[in-house]
Amino acid sequence: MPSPALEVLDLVKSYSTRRVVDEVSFTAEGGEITAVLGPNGAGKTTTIECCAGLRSPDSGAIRVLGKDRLDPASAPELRRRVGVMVQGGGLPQAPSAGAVLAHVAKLHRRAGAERALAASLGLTDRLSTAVRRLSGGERQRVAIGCAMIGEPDLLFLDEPSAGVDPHSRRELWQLLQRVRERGASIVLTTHLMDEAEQLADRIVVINRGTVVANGTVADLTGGTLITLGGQVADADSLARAVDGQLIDGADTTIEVPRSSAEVMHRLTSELLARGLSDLEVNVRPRSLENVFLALTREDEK
Ligand SMILES: Nc1ncnc2c1ncn2[C@@H]1O[C@H](COP(=O)(O)OP(=O)(O)OP(=O)(O)O)[C@@H](O)[C@H]1O
Repeated sequence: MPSPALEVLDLVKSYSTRRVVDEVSFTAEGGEITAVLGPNGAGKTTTIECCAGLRSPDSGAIRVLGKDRLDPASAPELRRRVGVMVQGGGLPQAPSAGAVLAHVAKLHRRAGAERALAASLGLTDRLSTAVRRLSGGERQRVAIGCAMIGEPDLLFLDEPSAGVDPHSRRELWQLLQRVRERGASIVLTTHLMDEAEQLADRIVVINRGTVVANGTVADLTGGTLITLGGQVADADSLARAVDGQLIDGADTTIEVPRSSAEVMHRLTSELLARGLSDLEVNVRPRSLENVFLALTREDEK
């Protein structure tokens, strides 16, 4: 088992008196893609920027590639081994995309590497265009290229898919999977549940500055949703009859750990006994989006 790429312990960060990261702890394993999810303002960027060395936390410990991030002596090695893409890209606007990539390649002693990388990012014919004239998605891909060009062992990407169209996003996912295949680790933030489901080995959900869930997609999404195609009187007792839980919402939806034949038999027996033989019964796995919405519901604030 490779050692962790990132270990965050009791991280705290406040802006003035407002604590926006409140004792966050999680681990990103080596060779894995870890997705950090959370609503707007949850504290994801602040957490990532502390881990990437762009912000100083108030307290807590951060180990990056086995090194103490907060020890200035770690900085030179981590600068070489860690790639960072900040939210929005953080690129200079006047130079061409090619000049920006070439400059960063030279800083990493990889002069010339920008051409192959630009091709894998679908940017070959945009290299002579000034960054400010690129489309939002193209700029985003240049920023990702800058973070990747040094072949880092750990890559922090803050919303890499923001503004990227669905075709380019799929190419980006393939590229990130190739980065993982060569043994590097990636920690990314995203608002796209399909991105997290497709890419991430592990998911950390942050809400209001604290970690509210942490695990693989399968760990988080275990469970089945049974939705009934109409209102049912005393739905609570129906849910209890199948050892399930009623989920709030417009539909009558019950969550059960497994939709085994036995559970389905109990459910349909109950419905038939209630004279609801015509009722439609829809069974589907719990999606990451279901889990995310339940974990970050406004009324729980
Ligand atoms: N430099 C700053 N000064 C003051 N407040 C800040 C600063 N940076 C962030 N904040 C506040 O801290 C909170 C957390 O912000 P952060 O950017 O970490 O959230 P986020 O989860 O990345 O959100 P989003 O998904 O919208 O990017 C927000 O309420 C934000 O307004």
